[in-house]
Amino acid sequence: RFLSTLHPSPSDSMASDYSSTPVTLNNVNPKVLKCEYAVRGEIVNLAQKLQQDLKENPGSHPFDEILYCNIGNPQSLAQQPVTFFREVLALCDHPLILDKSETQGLFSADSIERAFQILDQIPGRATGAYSHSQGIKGLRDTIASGIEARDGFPADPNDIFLTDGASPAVHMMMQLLIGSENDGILCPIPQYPLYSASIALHGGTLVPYYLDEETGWGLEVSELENQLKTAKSKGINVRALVVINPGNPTGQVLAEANQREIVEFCKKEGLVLLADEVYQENVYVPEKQFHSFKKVARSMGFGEKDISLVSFQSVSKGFYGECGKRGGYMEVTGFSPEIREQIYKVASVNLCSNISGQILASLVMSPPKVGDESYESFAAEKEGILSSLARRAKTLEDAFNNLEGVTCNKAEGAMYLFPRINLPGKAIKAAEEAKTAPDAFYARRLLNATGIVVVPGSGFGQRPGTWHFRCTILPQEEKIPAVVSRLTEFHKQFMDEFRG
Ligand SMILES: Cc1ncc(COP(=O)(O)O)c(CN[C@@H]2CONC2=O)c1O
Repeated sequence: RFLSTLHPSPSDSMASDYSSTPVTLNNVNPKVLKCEYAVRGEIVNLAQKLQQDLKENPGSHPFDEILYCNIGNPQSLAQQPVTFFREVLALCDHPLILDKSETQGLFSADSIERAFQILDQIPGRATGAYSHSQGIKGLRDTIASGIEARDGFPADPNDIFLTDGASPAVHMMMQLLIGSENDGILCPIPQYPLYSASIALHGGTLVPYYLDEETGWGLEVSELENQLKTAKSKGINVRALVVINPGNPTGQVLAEANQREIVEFCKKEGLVLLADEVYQENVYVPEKQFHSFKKVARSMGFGEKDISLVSFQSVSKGFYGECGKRGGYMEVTGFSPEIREQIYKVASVNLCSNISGQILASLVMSPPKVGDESYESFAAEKEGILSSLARRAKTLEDAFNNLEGVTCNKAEGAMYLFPRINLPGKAIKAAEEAKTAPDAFYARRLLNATGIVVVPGSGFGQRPGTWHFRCTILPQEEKIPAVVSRLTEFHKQFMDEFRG
């Protein structure tokens, strides 16, 4: 019923127009039906409808704009791209600019130099041509050097697969690892629903391990062991462990000692470690630092033959937020040559990732250095964005913790807060009557009252009986006070309505 108000089903006469179409809900791939991705789910669909209402009928809702706090999409909320990155991209995409005399006055010397260097790595300087299926070798050389500089351990360019964002890299690994529903993937709960969606699409089994909200979303190895044992007792062959660090939606940054335990666990149990590190530049608390799992494993003396590790990186996050450019990579280590061939074969089916995304991934991993003309301005842009994100995270964390019945762990990193809301029984009952999950009921009421779009915790998974929602820390800093006041006022009214 609810969905029908969103997508008015064709009128009866129109409905029959589809009855003879070859694809129906009865014969479409059931794995597609099982797949869900709440980050762009029903609440967002409703928000888009309300946005259209506001456009067609200004004043038709008790707010004048929709605030999309559902997706980690910084530049959709006015975050500016990094100047150096865009200068290099522009010059690479239209090399003729490099030959013009006025270019020297419009672009920094190091952007021009970097563009020449990149173009010399592309056969025929043709950014419009297909590249090697793992990506342009020269760019992979640059990325490998960047990984080495970050970790202090060698990285092989031939281990790097440049992809259209981290998402397709995750799908590729699920495609490689999942042969049937007997193949299980250990995933954190709450998790970023790319993982549950990809496992569903590939017909595998998600094996949950619960992060501990009481200890700041701690990842206990005992929980991993228990869940692995339970899965095995059900005949599930667990293939891999997904770790998202810094965490989405939970925002925790793992302690290095905890990471060592996780590496030991994967080695002992023969699991592929899928390390999602797309928020590696998003750490906001001084007591935590990002350590790649590659660095942790190598520092433990574990090399190629000891652990199979896939590290995912993206240009969508950090301080760059270039989501739409679709850039990223996976660094694949610890697989035999014949398996590497299979991974390459899967990558080759898609020919190659887009070249702008490839260039951007190399810039992210090899930014301006001290002494480069762009370094000062680059460092200022980076610091400005990251310090603002840290302030916004703290402001929203405090605001959530000031709400009746709400507790919210600190966002140590990433781009989200995941507050827990203890909903009164009357609200739970009202949600049941509305045939919706309690947290989705709250999120929908919030949207209708304030225009603020959050994602119900149900979309990420949560311990049974607990309710959460995910809110990004991305609205422009000057809008945060309005977000807090609208949210606070709504929450008080909601609790007054359903308290007791
Ligand atoms: C943990 C994690 N991994 C991978 C991705 C995919 O990134 P690409 O853009 O490189 O494919 C995201 C995107 N974050 C989603 C998108 O916005 N909000 C989110 O939760 C993510 O949060």
